[in-house]
Amino acid sequence: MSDLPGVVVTGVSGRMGRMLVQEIAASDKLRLAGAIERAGHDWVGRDLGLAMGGAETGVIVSDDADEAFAGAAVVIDFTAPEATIAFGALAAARGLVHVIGTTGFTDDQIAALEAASEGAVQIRAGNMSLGVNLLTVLTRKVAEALDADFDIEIVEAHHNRKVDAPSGTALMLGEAAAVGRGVALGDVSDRGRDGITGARTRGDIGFSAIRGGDIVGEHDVIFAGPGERVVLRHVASDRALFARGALKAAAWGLERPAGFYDMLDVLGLN
Ligand SMILES: NC(=O)C1=CN([C@@H]2O[C@H](COP(=O)(O)OP(=O)(O)OC[C@H]3O[C@@H](n4cnc5c(N)ncnc54)[C@H](OP(=O)(O)O)[C@@H]3O)[C@@H](O)[C@H]2O)C=CC1
Ligand SMILES: O=C(O)C1=N[C@H](C(=O)O)C[C@H](O)C1
Repeated sequence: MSDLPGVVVTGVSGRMGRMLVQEIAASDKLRLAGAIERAGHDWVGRDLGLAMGGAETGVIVSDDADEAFAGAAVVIDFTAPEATIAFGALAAARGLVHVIGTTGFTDDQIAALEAASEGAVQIRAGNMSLGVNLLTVLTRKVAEALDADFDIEIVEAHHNRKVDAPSGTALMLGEAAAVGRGVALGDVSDRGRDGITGARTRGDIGFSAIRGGDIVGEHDVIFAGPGERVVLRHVASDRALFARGALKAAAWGLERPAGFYDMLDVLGLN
């Protein structure tokens, strides 16, 4: 076994879980130390490589996160909010690096994660790609430069299996726009119009979500003003992008003290 820092991948059979396994196998900085699925999943107890339809890896898929975390330095977690809260507490108890890609948290769940970040190096972002994180910086700057004569609308598109809306990325972009405007997103957010909605409220930040097919992830930030429009766009065409970002965050986190970080910290964009 190599002496590289060990990573546990949670939700390993998921779209991102599988991507992460492939990217870790190709990494010269990290090694796969464990793979977690929920109790009752038919991969539990099987060799991960064989379960994925490839060669044996020697890593057996487990439903015991605490036991798997005992042999690791890093947890990479793209699962679901309730699962991530539970993994966050376990990661904090063991002082691990917890890279969180999961989206769709409530405010209370975010508060629980923030509490857990006192014991872990917690790196959380609704999008792990360089391009989207750069887009948040550009969005903040454009929102700073344009006044409320420019209506801000965020339009996102994802595959038909996605369960949360607006996407974590859309919320990151909305937050960046609100910071640029000097307002609280919660005060100006307009999520979901239907029926006789009345005219748009000046200063609102609107969100729209498209779900269809196998769209990996697309985000537009539209600044619609009198006689002109500025559109900032990011298109992800390969999920491996997010997995590579998560591995970068993991390696970066190994050198940091416990606390909360985001991808702007990892990428040096803060
Ligand atoms: N930050 C980023 O860059 C990105 C974030 N994401 C986010 O990552 C999350 C996962 O996305 P995706 O991979 O497409 O989703 P999937 O549904 O394909 O995968 C989620 C996996 O987590 C598993 N899981 C859920 N609950 C538990 C649990 N309690 N214990 C163990 N495993 C569990 C699921 O198992 P089961 O099927 O049995 O429920 C499934 O295998 C979403 O929130 C998505 O928005 C996605 C891409 C990029
Ligand atoms: O669920 C997805 O697929 C994605 N989720 C993230 C989000 O909610 O923004 C990131 C990416 O867009 C893909």
